Amino acid sequence: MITMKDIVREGHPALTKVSQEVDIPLSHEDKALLEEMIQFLKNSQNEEVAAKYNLRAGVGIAAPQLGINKKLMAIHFEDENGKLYSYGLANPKIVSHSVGKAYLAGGEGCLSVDRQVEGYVPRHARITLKATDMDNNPVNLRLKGYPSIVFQHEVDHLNGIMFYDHINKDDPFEVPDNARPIE
Ligand SMILES: Cc1nc(NNC(=O)[C@H](CC2CCCC2)CN(O)CO)c(F)c(N2CCN3CCOC[C@@H]3C2)n1
Ligand code: NI
Repeated sequence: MITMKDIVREGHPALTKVSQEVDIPLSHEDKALLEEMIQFLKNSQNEEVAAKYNLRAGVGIAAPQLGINKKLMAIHFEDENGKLYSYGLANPKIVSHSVGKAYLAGGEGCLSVDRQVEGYVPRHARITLKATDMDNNPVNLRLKGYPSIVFQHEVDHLNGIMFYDHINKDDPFEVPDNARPIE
């Protein structure tokens, strides 16, 4: 099972590399990795398991965080309406996005960053994302709000971008015009 010791931390070169696309259909190895990544997220959201294995809670994880520079990412969370987002995705691509921006009012963190980094992380408010899922089916997702932010955080990892790269250095809490806070 994946635990925190498997997650590389900032300074590790895998986190700032652009990862490679994977072959479709997925190899058994890549599919198994996506399954393990989803299981990690479920474990991290389960109080008993997270306490037992000392897991930090996560709603998404990307393969570079495991030192693997492949375009593989996993997402597992329920939105405020209880809609479940649970995906193991290969070769995700943001094919279109809104002009408008959005940001998490509480800022962002990262399982690969062992420190608090203050500030708003401006992202696209709405995205259309294309990818291939674990069963080799094409996925076409239109996302807004909290889900849109989570998916963008993970896609960034596949391009070697960390959340703090988006924070305004001079004024971390500067709100870009036409940006909307997500509580
Ligand atoms: C927002 C949030 N970020 C948590 N952690 N950080 C992460 O997931 C990083 C990715 C997120 C950081 C900002 C956007 C994406 C991991 N990353 O670095 C991957 O690249 C959470 F854990 C969390 N939730 C809310 C839902 N809750 C359900 C019940 O279980 C606890 C869980 C806690 N919300
Ligand atoms: Ni992260």
